[in-house]
Amino acid sequence: MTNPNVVVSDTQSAIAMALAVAGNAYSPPPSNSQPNGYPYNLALFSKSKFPKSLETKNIAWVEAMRASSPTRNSSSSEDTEHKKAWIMKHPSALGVFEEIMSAAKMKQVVIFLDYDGTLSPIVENPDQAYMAPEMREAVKNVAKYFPTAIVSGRCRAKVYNFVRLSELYYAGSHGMDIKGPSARKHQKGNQNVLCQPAKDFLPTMTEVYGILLEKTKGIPGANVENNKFCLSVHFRRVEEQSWNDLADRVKSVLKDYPELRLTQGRKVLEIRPTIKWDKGKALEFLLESLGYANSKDVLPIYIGDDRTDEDAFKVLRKRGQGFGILVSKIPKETEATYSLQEPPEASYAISATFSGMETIGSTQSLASIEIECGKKFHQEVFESVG
Ligand SMILES: O=P(O)(O)OC[C@H]1O[C@H](O[C@H]2O[C@H](CO)[C@@H](O)[C@H](O)[C@H]2O)[C@H](O)[C@@H](O)[C@@H]1O
Repeated sequence: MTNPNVVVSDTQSAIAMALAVAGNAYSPPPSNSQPNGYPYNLALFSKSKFPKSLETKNIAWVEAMRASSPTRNSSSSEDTEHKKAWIMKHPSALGVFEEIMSAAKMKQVVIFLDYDGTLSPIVENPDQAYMAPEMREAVKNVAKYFPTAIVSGRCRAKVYNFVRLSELYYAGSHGMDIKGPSARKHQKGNQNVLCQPAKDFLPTMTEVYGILLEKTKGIPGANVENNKFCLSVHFRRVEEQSWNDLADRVKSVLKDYPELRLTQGRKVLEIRPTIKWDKGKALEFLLESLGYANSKDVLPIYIGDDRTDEDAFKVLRKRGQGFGILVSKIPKETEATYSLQEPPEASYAISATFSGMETIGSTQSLASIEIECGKKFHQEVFESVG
């Protein structure tokens, strides 16, 4: 279904164009936001504020849908050269591992991991995106040393069911549902919830989920996933000739919900609240919760594969701290510093970080003290919350 000859730079502009017409260009007035971008008052939105540009040509949408998860490399010499140049700009994290480890000395490393396409391979059925046992082991080990967070578009409960490590932080719904580790403390109910900036949107999301199920049921292969604060309409298994129709149906639903916006992931249309909150904000929130808001002694490492991870890469660039690592087999426009080709490489890199730290810990006494302090601090912060 995917056109293997699609040119990457065209792909990126198609996505950018489609996102622009879809409402990404629309942001609520900053004066209405609460501190930290916390929930907007739903009453502030009216139909008249809905971007007219949403009616813009569907061609851009279908192009973007086609390009949203290109899987094959072209072997033309031009593309090979392009790939070489891209790798020079975003070297493999495995190739520069020593550099990363040396930057980590005397710093508190904090690990952020996307789920789909990073910890698990991209598969046809979203319910079967399992993590390899080696990956789980690698994540479990790295979390013994460093605060480790999973930052995913999926709802928190679902991503937790795949990962099943209670010692981690989880930021589900693209960072709109953050919770600290439950392993260290027994708590009832949802006392542990640290941050749900889109909480007020929950009834709307539930309502729209029902409408989308109804609207898309005539399209074979379409699958609507309820990710709590975000709804995912998958088209990986929809015939390409029906993509236009699917996009139209989704957009027609959104016309009645100006407080929601439409974005795209890998063969998925995503509907989410129009609040200024994304994976980058989630990263900042977690660093702040850990006591590293303005610290020079922290080294965040974020590994992700998707457009939504770019928000986190951007935050790291802006902070001038840590490393963004993009998991991708093909060159993509990215704010990440380094790259990895696919999830098994990410697993290897995570294991190497953990082993590297064991070595640093045994040879650099100050570094190991620093790591211990960080570990203790991150336990204390989350034990004191709730
Ligand atoms: O932020 P992430 O953890 O990467 O989640 C993004 C979306 O991932 C899932 O969809 C993607 O992976 C599926 C399984 O491999 C694949 O079938 C689908 O085409 C991809 O878009 C998940 O199902 C979505 O809800 C997430 O938003």
